[in-house]
Amino acid sequence: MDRPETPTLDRVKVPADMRNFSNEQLRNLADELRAETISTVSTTGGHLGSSLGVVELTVAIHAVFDTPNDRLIWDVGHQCYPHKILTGRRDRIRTLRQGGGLSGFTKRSESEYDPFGAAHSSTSISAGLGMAVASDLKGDDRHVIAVIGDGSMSAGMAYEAMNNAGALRSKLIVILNDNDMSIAPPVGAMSAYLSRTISSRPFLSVREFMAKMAKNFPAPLERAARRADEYARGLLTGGTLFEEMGFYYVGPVDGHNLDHLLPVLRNLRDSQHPGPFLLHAVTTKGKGYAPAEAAGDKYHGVQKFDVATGVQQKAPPGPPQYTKVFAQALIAEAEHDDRIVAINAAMPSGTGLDAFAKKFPDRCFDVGIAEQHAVTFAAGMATEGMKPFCAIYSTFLQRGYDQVVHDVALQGLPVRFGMDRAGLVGADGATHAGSFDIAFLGCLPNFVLMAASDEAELAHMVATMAAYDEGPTGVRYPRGEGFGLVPVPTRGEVLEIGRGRIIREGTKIAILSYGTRLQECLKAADELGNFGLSTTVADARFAKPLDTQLIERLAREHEVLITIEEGSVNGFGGLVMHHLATHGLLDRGLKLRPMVLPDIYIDHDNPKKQYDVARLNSPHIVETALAALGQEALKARA
Ligand SMILES: Cc1ncc(C[n+]2csc(CCOP(=O)(O)OP(=O)(O)O)c2C)c(N)n1
Ligand SMILES: CC(=O)[C@@H](O)[C@H](O)COP(=O)(O)O
Ligand SMILES: [Mg+2]
Repeated sequence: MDRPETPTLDRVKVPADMRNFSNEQLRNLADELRAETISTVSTTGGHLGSSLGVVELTVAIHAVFDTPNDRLIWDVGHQCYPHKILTGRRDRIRTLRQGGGLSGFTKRSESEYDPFGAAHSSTSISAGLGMAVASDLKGDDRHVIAVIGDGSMSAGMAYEAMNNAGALRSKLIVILNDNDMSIAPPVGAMSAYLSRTISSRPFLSVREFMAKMAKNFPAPLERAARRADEYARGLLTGGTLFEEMGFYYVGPVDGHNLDHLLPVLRNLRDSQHPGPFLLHAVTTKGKGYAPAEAAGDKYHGVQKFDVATGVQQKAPPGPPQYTKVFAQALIAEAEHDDRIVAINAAMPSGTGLDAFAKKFPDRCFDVGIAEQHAVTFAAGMATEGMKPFCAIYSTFLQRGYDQVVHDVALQGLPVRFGMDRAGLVGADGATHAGSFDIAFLGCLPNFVLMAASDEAELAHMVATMAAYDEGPTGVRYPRGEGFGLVPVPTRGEVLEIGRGRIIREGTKIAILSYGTRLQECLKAADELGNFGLSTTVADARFAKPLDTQLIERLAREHEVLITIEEGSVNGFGGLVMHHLATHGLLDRGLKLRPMVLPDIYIDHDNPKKQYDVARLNSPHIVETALAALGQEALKARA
C-alpha cells in the first residue's frame, strides 16, 4: 500500500473531510488513527483496548453517515478516543481524563459529535431510539446509529430498548461490536449465543438468493419468502433473537475490514427497509497493538505505558488498595462460613472478587453488566440462608436501586453491599463518582450502613457484615490506596452495630467524620489547636443506625459540631441534623455545620484536586470551624 506524503490523518479535521476518500485512503486513515490512539493513551492512560477495537468502525461510520446530523452514540463511551480524534478534538486528545481536559467518555457539552453522554453501559439503544422517534416526529431526516458492545448487551436495559424499537420501527441502526470481551471475558447465555454466530460467504449468497426470490413472488408468497429469508439468516447466523425482536439482522461482518464494512453501512444507510437494523460486527479488543491483544484484559484500562514494550508505569509500592483489603477480608470470612457467597456485575477485577473466585469458584458469581439482577439474585440467595456479598461500585449500584429497596430492604433480607469507589474517583469523572449512596440508602429503614475511615476499619466492617444476619448492610470505601497508618488484620473484628469512636478529645469544636475524610479532620484539628481551639475528632463508623449517644454528647459538650462525608447533601450530615433537630438539640444555639459534596457534578481530575473543588480537605474544615466561631480573622493572622 503506498503511503501518502502528507499523513491522511492530518487532512481530517472533521469527518466531512474524509467523505470523498477512496477505500485505500480510508484504510490509511484507520492505520494512522490506530497509531495516534496508541501514542495518545501511552501518555494519558485510559481505555485503550476498546478504543483500538473500533478504529475501523469509527472510520467507516463517519465516512458513510453524515455526522453530526446523523447521530452516533457510543455505548459505555469508553471506546470513543478514535471518535474524538476524528471529530475536531485531536489537538486536545492528550488532555484526556486530566483536570480541565477531555473526558474519557462521550460528553454532550464537549462536542456536537457527542449527541449523548455515556459511561454507564447499555443506554445507547434507548437514547438512540429516543432520538430516532423525535426526529420522525419533527420530520427531520437523519440516521441514528448506536454502537453497543457484547458486554453491554448483557444488561437488561438493552433488551427493554430493543423490545420497544422492534415495535416502533424507527430508523435506528444498532451496531453490535462483538469482541467477545467485557472487562473480563464475557459471561452469560447471550455471550454464548453471539459466539455461535458465524460469518461465511455461503451464508450471504443464500441470503441474497432468498431476497431475490422474494421479490419475484406475488405478495402473500413474498411475505412467506421474506420470513424464509429471515429464518435463513437466523438459522445460519444466530440472528434469530434479534430478528424476533423486530430487527433486521445483518452479519456477522468483519469489523476490521473496511472493504466489508463500507458497503454494508452504505446499504443500511440507503435501505428502503423501515428498520430497525442490527449490524453484528466481529472485532478484536486491543486490535493492532500486540501487547493489548496478548493481554488477558486486552488493556481494557491502562496506566501510561512504553509504546515499544507495552510495559505500563506502575505506582510505587504503597498502602494496600481498599479493593484488595475488601476481598482479602471477605475471603477470610468465607473460609470460616460456607454460607458466604460473592456477586459482582461484570467487574471481577475492579471489585477484587477475582481473588475470591480463585479461592471459592463455586461461591462467586459474575452476572454480567446486570446490577438489577445482581441485587435480586442476592436477595433470592439470602432467602435460602446464604450470606450474599454484592460487590458493586457505588455509582453502578444506582442501576439496581429499586431492587435494593423493593427486594432487599423492604423484606429485611440480609444482603451485604460492598460499595467500592465511594466518593470522588478521579480520572473517570462525574459519571463514576460514588456521591449518592449515603443519601439513597440512608433513607431506607432496615439498613445498617457503614463507611470505612481506613483500610483496617474496612476489614472490621466486612467481619461485622458477615456476622450480622438481621437485615441488609452496606459498607462504602473509596477508590485507591489506604493510609498505611495501621496494620490491616487478615480477618477483621466484629464492631458493635451503631457505635462510633472518639479519636481525640477536645472541648470547643467537634468534628464527626463518616468515611475517609477522617485524616483531613485530624490535620484540621491540629491546625485549629494552633489557634488555641481545642477540637474533638470522632469517627462515626455508622450512618445507620446513628450512634445517637455519641452525637448527643458532642452536641451538648461543644460550641461547634461539624459533620463531614464524601457524599452529597441529605446523607450522613442530614441524618445527624434530623436527629439533633427532632430531639431539641439545636434549640440551644449549637453551631452545626454539615460538610458535604457540593451540589454540582465534579469533573475528572486527580482526587486531591477534586476534593479541593468540593472543599472537603483540611483547610476547608478549618475555615468552616473558624467561620462558625466568627474567628475567620485567626486564619488571616496565621
Ligand atoms: C452499568 C455499568 N456497569 C458496569 C460498568 C463497567 N464497565 C465499563 S466497560 C465494561 C465492559 C463493556 O464491555 P463491552 O460493552 O463489550 O465493551 P468493550 O470494552 O468490549 O468494547 C464494564 C462492565 C459500566 N460502565 N456501567
Ligand atoms: C469504563 C468503565 O466504566 C470501567 O472501566 C471503569 O472505568 C472502571 O473504573 P476503575 O478504574 O475505578 O476500576
Ligand atoms: Mg466487548
